[in-house]
Amino acid sequence: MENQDKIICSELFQKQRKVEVVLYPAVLAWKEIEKSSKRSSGTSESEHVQTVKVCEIVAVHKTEDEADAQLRSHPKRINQPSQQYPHAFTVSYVRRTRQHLWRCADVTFHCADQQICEQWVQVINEQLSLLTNRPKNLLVYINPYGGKRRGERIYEQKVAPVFRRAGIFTDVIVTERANHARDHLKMEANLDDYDGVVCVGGDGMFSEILHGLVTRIQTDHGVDQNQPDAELVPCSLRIGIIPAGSTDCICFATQGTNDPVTSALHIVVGDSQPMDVCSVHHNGVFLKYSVSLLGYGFYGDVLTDSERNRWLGPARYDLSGFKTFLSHNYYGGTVSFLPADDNVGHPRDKLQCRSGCRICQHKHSSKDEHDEASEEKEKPAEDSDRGWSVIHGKFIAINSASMSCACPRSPKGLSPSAHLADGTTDLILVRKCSRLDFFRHLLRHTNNDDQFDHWFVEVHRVRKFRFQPWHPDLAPLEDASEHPESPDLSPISSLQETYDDRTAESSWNCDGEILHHTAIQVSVQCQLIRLFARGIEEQQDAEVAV
Ligand SMILES: Nc1ncnc2c1ncn2[C@@H]1O[C@H](COP(=O)(O)OP(=O)(O)OP(=O)(O)O)[C@@H](O)[C@H]1O
Ligand SMILES: CCCCCCCCCCCCC/C=C/[C@@H](O)[C@H](CO)NC(C)=O
Ligand SMILES: [Ca+2]
Repeated sequence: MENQDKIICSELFQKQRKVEVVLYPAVLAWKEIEKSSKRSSGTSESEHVQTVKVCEIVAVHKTEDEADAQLRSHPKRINQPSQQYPHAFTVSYVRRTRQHLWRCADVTFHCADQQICEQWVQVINEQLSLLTNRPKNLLVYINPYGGKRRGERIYEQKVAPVFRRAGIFTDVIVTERANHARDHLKMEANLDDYDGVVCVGGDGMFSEILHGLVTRIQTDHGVDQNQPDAELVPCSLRIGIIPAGSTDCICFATQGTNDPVTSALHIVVGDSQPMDVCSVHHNGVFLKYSVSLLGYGFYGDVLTDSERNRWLGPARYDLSGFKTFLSHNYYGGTVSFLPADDNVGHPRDKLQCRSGCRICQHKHSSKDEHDEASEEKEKPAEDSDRGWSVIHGKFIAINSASMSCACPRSPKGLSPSAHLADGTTDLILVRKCSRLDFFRHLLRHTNNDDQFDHWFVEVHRVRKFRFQPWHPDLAPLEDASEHPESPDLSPISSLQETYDDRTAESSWNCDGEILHHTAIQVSVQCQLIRLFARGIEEQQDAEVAV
């Protein structure tokens, strides 16, 4: 960067070393100025330049208290360099550590002149005020009962201090019952007072916030959510997720970690990540929205069983997962789907959705394609099925993953290449197979092997799908799609005794909530909401060249 880019430049002290500090429009940089006996000028510049992007500065504060305190406690040290520079200011900024973790780091600069110190604080604050994407007022909902019941503590100890440092004002509501946050957002909250809503809890709590906010916006705009083809109005308020639940899949899949401080910092810097939302209907009646997993069969049964053991906290999913695996149930039904266009890739293409994802950006700019497609609803009934594929079968699991669904249990997720904001969901059909085969499939969620590379698994990227469980009287006697060479190798007859595959129905797990209908119609609403996130960063950002 050239001299003319400099907003302010001073020689200051940092940790007993003399440094040249420069503020450029987008970067704060400092480098040590070493004393050199060889040079007549007495100084030389070391090559090592440290930089912080202005957009990753959390705050700047005058630190006169610290300097004064040092002087008061050690008056004899007046000749030490730092005491010749009694005025100081501290810049708090985002520091990346391992595995997508962000931390708030501080660097303090000392100077001799009070005016210079104040000038630095002022110009940095002026630069920060140009960052208009940063929230100033947030509405925070805390679920005190999510996960290990640490929501309030996590917020007070790890998040509130970061918000305070960044000068963010908050209104905090600790929920008193399930759906408290949803109802407050739907009917009471004055949304004009806020730049965003923060959810402290797990995926279920996020689901409450999502429903409260999306429903409120549709009501305010007179949109009827019961119409499956209604064009929903996107939410202008962003949602921040402070993970304090059991799975925290939505947080993990959008920032690469489920760490409260990292989430707080993504909120402070004003990140924005658009996200798809699936709307779920039953016979023209709106049921729910989903952003992560809609799972019938295995994940529906795991959730149903785990709800009975909520007191176990996150461990309830392990117990129920094990029991459900042993039960080895499968369910008959018909799945119909409308495949996505080719330009959004394929679930097995290994093009993972990352920060600034091209596929998600492309989709955003090609809204016209959707408008054309939505004209389908004008066509006669028989034409409305054009382009749809239909699959009948017995399934151990039917999963629709609108994002990767990565979480600590499965770091690559249910569909590793699913995209956050491409207007599609990955429909994964796991057909009836042996228990051993299903175990192999599950195991691949935890390692690098391809979980779709099995004869009994198929995966489609779709814009819409429907599911109809088989009516007991109409169910075919045998499923022609079953693999003849792979009989169940390890039947556990005692667990199967009461199981009748002609009448059995599972339930849908909708982002951790149970749906009360099994026949559903699902439609992806492209980029309906935005999070305070940026997607998973590819790698640590290289230092900015100055
Ligand atoms: N004050 C409250 N009392 C009881 N239940 C609540 C309260 N506030 C919210 N809930 C409900 O608690 C349920 C679970 O919350 P949450 O998602 O935070 O944790 P979790 O289920 O442990 O985590 P995950 O969803 O990530 O598996 C949600 O469905 C939410 O509606
Ligand atoms: C033999 C080892 C098998 C391990 C199998 C691990 C597979 C884990 C996949 C987890 C995907 C979770 C998707 C997210 C679902 C959430 O919406 C929901 C609510 O938090 N959580 C669950 C567990 O249903
Ligand atoms: Ca998607």
